[in-house]
Amino acid sequence: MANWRDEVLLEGDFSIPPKIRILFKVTLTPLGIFYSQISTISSQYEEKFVQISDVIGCHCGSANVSPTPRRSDNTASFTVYSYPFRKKLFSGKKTRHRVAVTFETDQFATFEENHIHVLRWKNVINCLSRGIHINPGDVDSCESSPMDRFLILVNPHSGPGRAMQICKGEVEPMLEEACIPFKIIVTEYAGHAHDLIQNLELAEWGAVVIVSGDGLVYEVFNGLMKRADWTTAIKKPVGYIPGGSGNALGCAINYAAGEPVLENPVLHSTFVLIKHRVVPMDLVLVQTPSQQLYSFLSVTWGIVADIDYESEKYRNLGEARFTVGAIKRIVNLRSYSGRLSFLPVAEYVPKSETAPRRLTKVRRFSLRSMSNSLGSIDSIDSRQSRSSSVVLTSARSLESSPLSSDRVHGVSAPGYTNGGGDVQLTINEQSGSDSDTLSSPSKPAQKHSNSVVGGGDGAHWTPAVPRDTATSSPPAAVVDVTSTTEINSNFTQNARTRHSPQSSMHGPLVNGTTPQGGQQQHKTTGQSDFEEETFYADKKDGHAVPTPFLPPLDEPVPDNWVVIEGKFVLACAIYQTHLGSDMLAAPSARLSDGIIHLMFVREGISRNNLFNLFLTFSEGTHIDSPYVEFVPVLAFRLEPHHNSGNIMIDGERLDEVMPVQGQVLPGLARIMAIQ
Ligand SMILES: Nc1ncnc2c1ncn2[C@@H]1O[C@H](COP(=O)(O)OP(=O)(O)OP(=O)(O)O)[C@@H](O)[C@H]1O
Repeated sequence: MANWRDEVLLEGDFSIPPKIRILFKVTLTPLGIFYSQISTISSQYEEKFVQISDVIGCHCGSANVSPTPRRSDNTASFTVYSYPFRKKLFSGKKTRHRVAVTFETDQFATFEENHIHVLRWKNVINCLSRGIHINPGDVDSCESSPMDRFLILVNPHSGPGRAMQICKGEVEPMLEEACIPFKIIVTEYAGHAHDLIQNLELAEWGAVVIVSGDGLVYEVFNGLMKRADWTTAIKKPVGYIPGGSGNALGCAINYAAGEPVLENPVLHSTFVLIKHRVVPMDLVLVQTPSQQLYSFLSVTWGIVADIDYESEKYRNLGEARFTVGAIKRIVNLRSYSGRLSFLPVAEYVPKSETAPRRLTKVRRFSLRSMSNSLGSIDSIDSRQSRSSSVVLTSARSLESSPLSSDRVHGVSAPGYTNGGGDVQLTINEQSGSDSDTLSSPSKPAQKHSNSVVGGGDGAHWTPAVPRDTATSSPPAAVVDVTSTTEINSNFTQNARTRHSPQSSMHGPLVNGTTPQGGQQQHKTTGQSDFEEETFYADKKDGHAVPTPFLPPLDEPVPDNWVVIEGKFVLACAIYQTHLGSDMLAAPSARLSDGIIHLMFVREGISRNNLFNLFLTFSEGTHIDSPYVEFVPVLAFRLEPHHNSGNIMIDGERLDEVMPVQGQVLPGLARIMAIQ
């Protein structure tokens, strides 16, 4: 029997074809549909259960299109479509499979009366399956409103060329079961989705859904960001069904939802698409000397980029192309010299350093709309000649480090070990807001942490500004609490209040202007073991996206960045968990953690160790390897010394190897996902 602690919404007797002479007692609660055969003798029948969280939709049968056989001509029916997990017989792996159960009744004299009866069930089930809470008193008034139309973009040439087949054969039938209207547009040329999105009447569509590889996702996000109304356009929910060869975003979405990544990815992605919530997702603004673009996945250099690009010719192998490419590249192992610079979230602890460190600093970045901004920001902004404003809040926490996992809005995220010590970084997620935050304790603050680590190796790339000039340049958007006096000349009236006595957790504000024209607001508090710095930037339609962390590419990075000079086997800036279905590259990444997960391997790893490292990518245990450095950062810069190899942005190759830098835009985009 149903758990009577659940609210009973509807109850009735139905038959379940093909056993049309047997009656079942059916009970609907917010949890699901419980049904068991009505016993005419004393024997007990097993109760069956359709869980609402597995249900994607419910349809009523019409008079002519009811299942056969039917109990009578007056019979009306409803069919529930659900996708529960089932263990595979041999592998034991759990995957979803389709179950359609039809309930029919002829308890009333006419078909019309029976139809009205089943319509009630259909409406309540559809509302529940869409996450709408229904009280017993609402059952009669409950009506499932029509869903907004999805615009589905299909790239017929992605991956092995099966995207259209996938869309027609697997996605369409499930959308129809879920009563979701849609229109399919097949892209006709590279760049078509980008052009289309730039001019699309977005209000006509509930969501833009991509059936393709990661290339079309890149086109859609960049198309949205090129619009004059980009702050609203980028909030259009974007859904994704894997149709290419990489499909990293699909893996990340399914992984975040707790759905299988490898098994039947199209079915699981379509299930997530239908049951989705609109979830914020980080983008990264990437700059090269000639362009600025928006990346949702990664910037890769070294062996990971080489494999991605060089395995293009095996694209008809699907995802297996990466395995073939990896073996080839490991045999012909190359390393690349260059300079990797980054603004770490916490203080950078090199992997070679094994001694534990105390954590003292956390940097966070938050983007918000002007309408959500504090009043003070408007006044700050009015003093600015630039379109973007940046506000820094630095608050000392009373907690002592290291921190364990934290919870914000009921979402917990795993800890994160930075370097060789016992340093824990905790990621907080704030779904649905414009601002996404993270926090991490770090080692004691260094006033000038811009350190060149490792030795030069005969660099051929000549930066516009020599290194020694770079190290003496002032900090940009991030200012250590201890070093604020360095930029006092830029401070406004409020700055002078920062030495006021403090009696509460949040101290006085210190507002300032960064060398890039952004602004800083500085809060300090009493005694603590670590401090938090939060940077706010405001986004405005018709204005450029704020880039408070990025100095011009031909200028040195600020003093509080870390600079590593040397030879690398790989360097990847990653913002999603996966770079491919068998590459759990950044296991601790979250869709909107506000972090760029910077991974690099320096020269010196043997082919054997590198091969073993690649084997551990699928489980994400490579992060424990002594060869892999993993650093959470807010911004990075990559300056290759030679023009050889490849730089890939979201799986697309840059025309040539050149300096690249990027900054996280926390939670800027909206993705259809389940968290
Ligand atoms: N009709 C088309 N003809 C040719 N190219 C297209 C067409 N539509 C889209 N493209 C381009 O195809 C490129 C590759 O597409 P996509 O990324 O979807 O597939 P993939 O490369 O197989 O997948 P992945 O990026 O996951 O490896 C994209 O850069 C996209 O711009």
